[in-house]
Amino acid sequence: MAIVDQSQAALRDHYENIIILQALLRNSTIVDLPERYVWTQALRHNSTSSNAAQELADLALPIIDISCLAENDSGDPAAKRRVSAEISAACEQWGFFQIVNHGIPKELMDDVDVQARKFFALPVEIKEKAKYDVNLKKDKAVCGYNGRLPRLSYNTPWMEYFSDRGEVETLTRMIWPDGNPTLSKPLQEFWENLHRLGKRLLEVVAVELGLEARFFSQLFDENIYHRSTWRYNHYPACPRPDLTLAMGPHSDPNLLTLLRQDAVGGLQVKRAGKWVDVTPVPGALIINVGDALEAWSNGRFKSVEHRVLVNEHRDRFSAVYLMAPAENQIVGAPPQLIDEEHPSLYRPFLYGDYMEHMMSIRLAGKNCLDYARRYEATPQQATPS
Ligand SMILES: O=C(O)CCC(=O)C(=O)O
Ligand SMILES: [Fe+2]
Repeated sequence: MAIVDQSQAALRDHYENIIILQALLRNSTIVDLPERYVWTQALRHNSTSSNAAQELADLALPIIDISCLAENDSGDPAAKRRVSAEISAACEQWGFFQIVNHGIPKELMDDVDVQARKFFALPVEIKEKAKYDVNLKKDKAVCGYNGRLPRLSYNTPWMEYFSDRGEVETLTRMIWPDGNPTLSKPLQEFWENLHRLGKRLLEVVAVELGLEARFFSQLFDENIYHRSTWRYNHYPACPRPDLTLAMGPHSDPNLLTLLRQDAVGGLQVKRAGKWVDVTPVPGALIINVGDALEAWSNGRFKSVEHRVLVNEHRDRFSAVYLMAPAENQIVGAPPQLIDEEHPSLYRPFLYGDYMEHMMSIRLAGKNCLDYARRYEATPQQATPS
């Protein structure tokens, strides 16, 4: 460790909040991060074992124009079939893709960006009024405002977030008892749009799998309880991007994830053992397959490991909607997807049990789905990677 000013060290220990840390680090000559933000060597982005993204710089995630799939659009059937097949191929080969012309108004997304930035710029003491007491609300363990993620991974990510499973207003009223519609309205509207779009995409992938169109989307109908979560993320600029990560390598446990990133970049997906940048595309949304969809599709669609790097000079913001079924929902490939050529890869499990398992092993690479893997079905996969 570098020689650290005693009073600043004491302050850091006291607050442990990412934003306070960022300010302290920016205004001092300290070059080391507090221990808890220093990631295990092998996970850092410049470690020799993982710094191979350059080799794949020419590879780019599929960018799919989905205008023909828009809600209430009669659309050209041939175009719809082509785009559906592109989505299906992207889910199989990448587990990740970007969509453009998805129908969510640009003005709404711009407003969300402005409001989320304004929220994160508030003093920590104000934001922390929207912090859930994790001891009291077990089911909301990772909801509310949080300046650090003590429960989700062993190394602490360089980020803060604002998240919940219900109305945005429930959270904003913890800070502004009379409400703050300038903030809550666009944020609410945005994730409701993502919810509708996600249902539409789930109908496309269900048909591509040869299932009834509403196989997945009905799990998210109105009045159906489900575990979907929205989250607004802020990854502050960091003086030591070589030591830490904004979010460590993980796959998403849920069914389908919809993500909006700003122009800064930093999200990477793992492909053939190498990290590939998810290059920001103006107005696009990033879609990725989660573990539950991989299991449900009997491994045809891939839930792929991804991570987020910090930027030395620029703060990054993202908004994510993680579509997840209810805890008591059984996740398991339907008989149509299992035959001699495609033996059952995962034993059926309750989504709630899977979440519990994920919380117990923490976000760590792509190992979570080993929980349900039948090794005997795939001799070539007998050794987890
Ligand atoms: O912020 C990002 O780009 C990715 C966030 C992410 O991977 C997640 O929330 O699961
Ligand atoms: Fe993720």
